[in-house]
Amino acid sequence: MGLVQMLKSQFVLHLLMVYVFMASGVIVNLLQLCTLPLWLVSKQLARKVNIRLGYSIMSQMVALLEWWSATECTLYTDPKSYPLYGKENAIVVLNHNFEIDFLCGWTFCERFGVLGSSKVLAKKELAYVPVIGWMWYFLEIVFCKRRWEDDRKTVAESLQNLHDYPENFWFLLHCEGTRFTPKKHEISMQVAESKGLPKLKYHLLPRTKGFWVTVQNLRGNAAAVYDSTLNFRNNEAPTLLGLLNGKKYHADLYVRRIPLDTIPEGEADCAAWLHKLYQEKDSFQEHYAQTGRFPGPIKSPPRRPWSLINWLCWSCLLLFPLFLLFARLVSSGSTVTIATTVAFCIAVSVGARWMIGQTEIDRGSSYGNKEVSINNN
Ligand SMILES: CC/C=C\C/C=C\C/C=C\C/C=C\C/C=C\C/C=C\CCC(=O)SCCNC(=O)CCNC(=O)[C@H](O)C(C)(C)COP(=O)(O)OP(=O)(O)OC[C@H]1O[C@@H](n2cnc3c(N)ncnc32)[C@H](O)[C@@H]1OP(=O)(O)O
Ligand SMILES: CCCCCCCC/C=C\CCCCCCCC(=O)OC[C@@H](O)COP(=O)(O)O
Repeated sequence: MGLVQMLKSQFVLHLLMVYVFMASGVIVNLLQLCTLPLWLVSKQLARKVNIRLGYSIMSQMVALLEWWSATECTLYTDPKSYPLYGKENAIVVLNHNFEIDFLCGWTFCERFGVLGSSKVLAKKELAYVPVIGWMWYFLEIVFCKRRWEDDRKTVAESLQNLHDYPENFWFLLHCEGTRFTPKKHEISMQVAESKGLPKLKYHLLPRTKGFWVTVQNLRGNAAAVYDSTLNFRNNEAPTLLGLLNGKKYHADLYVRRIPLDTIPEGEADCAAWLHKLYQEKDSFQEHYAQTGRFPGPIKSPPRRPWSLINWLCWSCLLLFPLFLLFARLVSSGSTVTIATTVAFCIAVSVGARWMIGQTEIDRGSSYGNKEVSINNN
């Protein structure tokens, strides 16, 4: 292990990084709260301010991936579609197998200049995650309870609100609805069988209702669906803790641009279209497993310096007073103050560990894990 790698694996450095992320995150959340009156005066200005504030949080995690761990992200895509990325609104359909797939998504958003405005159909539980979930509230993220009876109206309404959104956005949909586990896969393939659908090897059976409602409500607003398939070299299972320890991964993303007006309007036809898409995605993953690459040419956008600059600015701003405080604390010699500070540090690390836990598949939800009564009618 080299010296730099050894440094990157030091817990005390992780603690400092977590401190910068959490402290800057709370400051940004408070600034976002201050924009509430602005929504009444100028909704578009409030949105633009929040896009930049959100960028300031999300890009720190992107910097962790791009600059701290130096993870490489390769894009396989058609060179004719490439110039449109970041220049139009799009619905992104992505497989959900990896603990850091959200972060790879953010990285591509950053490289195409749409990070602050990126959107997702996210499970409601994520709205309560400190910093990220609170930030999402101001970025008009669409939340769902994963109960169609409850979601059909709220999701459609939230999507309609995006019609006058002032900047280009990508709306991410993990149609599988939950992350891949062998048990969830087995159960969803029983559902596939009962519906007479071909089995998938690398994906769960997609839930089609969210996709249909998204396409219907973003017609005339989004130009295309970006069918995106992600995998990692050498069968790696990347983790957020791995990134924090400075581990370098290599992500490969295959993106096909599909014009939105080619997608069927009716619910049943749209669902059949999505099932076919997932069969194709499965064949791309098979190709990857066999050859170690996706089909088509590589056209990768380079990483940009902004995420690193933002991260360094926050670090300078927040670490300097921390060190001053620390020096005063040690010189004061007060046991009570020192004990309070230590307790505070422990609380922050426990909180951060809980947040990191939200990304871990082993701690994932039981959604899609329960045997379903299969009705063939
Ligand atoms: C150039 C570069 C391009 C790309 C770069 C890549 C990405 C960048 C883009 C943007 C980045 C932005 C943000 C990223 C940041 C963070 C994101 C992180 C995570 C958040 C993600 C999540 O939270 S995923 C979970 C929430 N989302 C979803 O669930 C979406 C999918 N789900 C749906 O659409 C659902 O339909 C629903 C949620 C709307 C409703 O849920 P419900 O459970 O009620 O579903 P259904 O009604 O659909 O289910 C019943 C039907 O399903 C059948 N069934 C039953 N059991 C199963 C089973 N085990 N598997 C499959 N199907 C099952 C059942 O038979 C019913 O069938 P019907 O025929 O009646 O439909
Ligand atoms: C710059 C240094 C920063 C270090 C500190 C990092 C601390 C922040 C840690 C985590 C931020 C939380 C991000 C949450 C995003 C999780 C997205 C996700 O993948 O959700 C899972 C959901 O789709 C499906 O859930 P289930 O599979 O059904 O369960």
